[in-house]
Amino acid sequence: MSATPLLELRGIDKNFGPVQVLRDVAFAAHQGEVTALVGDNGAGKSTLVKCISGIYPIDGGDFLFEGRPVTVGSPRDAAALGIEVVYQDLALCDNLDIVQNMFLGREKKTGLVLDEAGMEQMAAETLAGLSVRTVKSLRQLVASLSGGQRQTVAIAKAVLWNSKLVILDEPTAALGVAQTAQVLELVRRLADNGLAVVLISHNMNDVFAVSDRIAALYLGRMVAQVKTTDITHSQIVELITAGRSGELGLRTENGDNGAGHAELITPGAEQ
Ligand SMILES: Nc1ncnc2c1ncn2[C@@H]1O[C@H](COP(=O)(O)OP(=O)(O)OP(=O)(O)O)[C@@H](O)[C@H]1O
Repeated sequence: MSATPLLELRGIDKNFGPVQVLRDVAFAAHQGEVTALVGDNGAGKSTLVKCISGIYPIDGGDFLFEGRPVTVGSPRDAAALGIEVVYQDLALCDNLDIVQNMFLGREKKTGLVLDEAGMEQMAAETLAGLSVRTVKSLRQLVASLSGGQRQTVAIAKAVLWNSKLVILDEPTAALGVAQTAQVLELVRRLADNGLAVVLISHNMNDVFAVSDRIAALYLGRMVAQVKTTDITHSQIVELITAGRSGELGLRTENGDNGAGHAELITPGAEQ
């Protein structure tokens, strides 16, 4: 793991009019790691992701990418840095095949003509690189795929574009047991291939199965960002539901792993 986080946010504030939705949020995501972003409904996970992906401008704080301060003012800026988000509703087109979906809006052309063979080859290489073998034909319509296969295609689409940071919004929410396992394996493989992965999930089994670190938001504040091995299931549930852990034996990582003050845990931090 490199010492400098790929993404580091410090002191992020986000307001919607008078409503303060994110307050002084620190967050870090490292290459080669899965960082789970957890929090109750309304804690601010989606808002934070929309700030990272350039949909919402931040009102304050620092946004560092590869150790450098950057301004992300639009989804285009985020994409140029290599940030991709895979949303739960997937935004795949049922009436298009896998290759068409993966290249939708960014089609490869030779002159004015679509480079179908080139796109098919790139799609095949991307899926092979992710060890995806469950898809029979790349020319299959997305409508005919299972939920797990759709997730796989959506994730492969995100990594096709030299992405460095992939944010997955509840990728297993609509899946059964076997498909969930497949998608979690794929999430792990993305990180093992060197990407920084942020996994938003309400499912603590998934979080503990696949993440290296857990970042917990509570009412717009980041109340913890710790190594998964340093926290228990019940501690994380307490952080999510009460913003603090009753068992204060949590080992903080503050500053000891190069992540600076993004690695904080402030049980009961109320101002
Ligand atoms: N555009 C907006 N205008 C005003 N308030 C908003 C807006 N978007 C979100 N909020 C508020 O910000 C808070 C955080 O919402 P957000 O959707 O980020 O939470 P979340 O953690 O993603 O929740 P969930 O798990 O339910 O998706 C909520 O109180 C929500 O009502």
